[in-house]
Amino acid sequence: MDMLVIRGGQPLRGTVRTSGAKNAALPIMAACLLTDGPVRLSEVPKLADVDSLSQLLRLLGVDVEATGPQELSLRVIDRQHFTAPYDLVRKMRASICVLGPLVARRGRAKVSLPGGCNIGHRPIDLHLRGLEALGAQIRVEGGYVEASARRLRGATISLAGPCGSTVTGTANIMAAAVLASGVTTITSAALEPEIVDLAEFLNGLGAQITGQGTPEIRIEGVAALSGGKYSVIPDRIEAATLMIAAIATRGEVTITNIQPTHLESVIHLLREAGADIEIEQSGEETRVVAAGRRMLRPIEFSATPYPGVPTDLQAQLTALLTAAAGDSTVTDAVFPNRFMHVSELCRMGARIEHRGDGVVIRGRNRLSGASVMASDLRASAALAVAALAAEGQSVIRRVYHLDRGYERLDLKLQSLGGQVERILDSPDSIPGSDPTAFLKAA
Ligand SMILES: CC(=O)N[C@H]1[C@@H](OP(=O)(O)OP(=O)(O)OC[C@H]2O[C@@H](n3ccc(=O)[nH]c3=O)[C@H](O)[C@@H]2O)O[C@H](CO)[C@@H](O)[C@@H]1O
Ligand SMILES: C=C(OP(=O)(O)O)C(=O)O
Repeated sequence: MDMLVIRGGQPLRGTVRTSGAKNAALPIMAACLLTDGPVRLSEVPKLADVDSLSQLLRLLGVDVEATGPQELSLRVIDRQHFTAPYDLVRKMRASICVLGPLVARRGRAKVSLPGGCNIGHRPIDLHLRGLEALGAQIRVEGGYVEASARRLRGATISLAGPCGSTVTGTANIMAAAVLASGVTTITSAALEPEIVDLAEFLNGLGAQITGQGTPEIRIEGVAALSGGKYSVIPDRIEAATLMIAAIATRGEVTITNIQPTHLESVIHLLREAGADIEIEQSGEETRVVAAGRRMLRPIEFSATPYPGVPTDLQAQLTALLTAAAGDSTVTDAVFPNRFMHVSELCRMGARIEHRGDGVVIRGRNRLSGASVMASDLRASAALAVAALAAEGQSVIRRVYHLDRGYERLDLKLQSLGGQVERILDSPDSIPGSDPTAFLKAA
């Protein structure tokens, strides 16, 4: 198990390119089950989650091949299988996205209840209700969802949940409805750019989807989809994490392959806190320059569904605000208990208190390096941000969480001058932390 050793205090400087979006690439890969035609995807990030989903798709009869550094070619070669086993599905949430396409195309699916980040209660009731409305028979038994249908039929489906819509639920129902007979209308659909990307991808294969990016998506069912080519959108969460790291270290970083319109609420929030964010256009290329030139102002925010500040950035922003000139307040309306990073940030000297539904971050604090443990994907990114800004050395364990969703963040940070080293999880290999060093020195 790898770990990161980070020596903080070095302002990040330079230019870095964002990879393709994990949360767009994964449902798009799953949707390839809907067609027999070959699909070629570019800007697919190299991530543990992409590997896990590739393995799952292979089990389901898809030939998945890397055709370039960020390119995958996918083609269904065997349509007999319909089981997504626990061992693969437990590793990531997005594996539930095979459920809709399997029932729609193969008439049958048996999918283990999904895993993913441990960030609070993550039911899939809305996915199941949506598929039932499309005519699927559903039962949940022994930790598996079993679904069957001769042919799905269009329906009007509300995906309103207690905390807004559901992102992977919208992806699942939209993908399933593409091959249903008649028209499906999804109300209270998720607005996230990753949903728009999935819809654009499916339309490129011949689907008839309109309204993506609005709360009402209309899908006119078609008999079959073709193959095609598609390029995945840039990862807005990775881009913003890099911006936050630049600001936290009082550096200046230019980010390329970025879609600033996907980050409006975040850019607004960072500017409100006093960070300098410039959006530059040079010909076809958009670049964002993020810099931290002064002490940040404290702010108050709540993570909410798109176009709000994403819950997937809440932890990184919490880490950033430990250095603000006063107390900031943070709540998370999407996953109200997503604060596992707080106790680890406190090991680094952060003063964060749970209050009411959220946390209060006591500012004016220079963090100090410490040994910490990543509990989930974005918590590990928050710890990396904190370690880069802290005085001294930090060791972040369990970075396999980070590798699920960031394409070699350690190398990207190194390229910006960050003192980041990836080493194997052995106490002897941590510089300065060999527990027997005193014996060797004697
Ligand atoms: C692979 C992927 O794209 N993951 C993202 C996706 O997760 P994911 O799609 O799992 O998150 P959802 O949008 O489904 O969850 C949003 C809220 O709805 C609730 N809910 C969800 C489904 C359901 O059937 N019933 C229900 O009540 C959840 O408990 C949560 O409170 O969106 C989250 C919210 O932006 C992000 O943090 C994840 O990174
Ligand atoms: C929570 C996340 O991923 P997943 O939904 O796959 O757990 C995330 O990307 O921050």
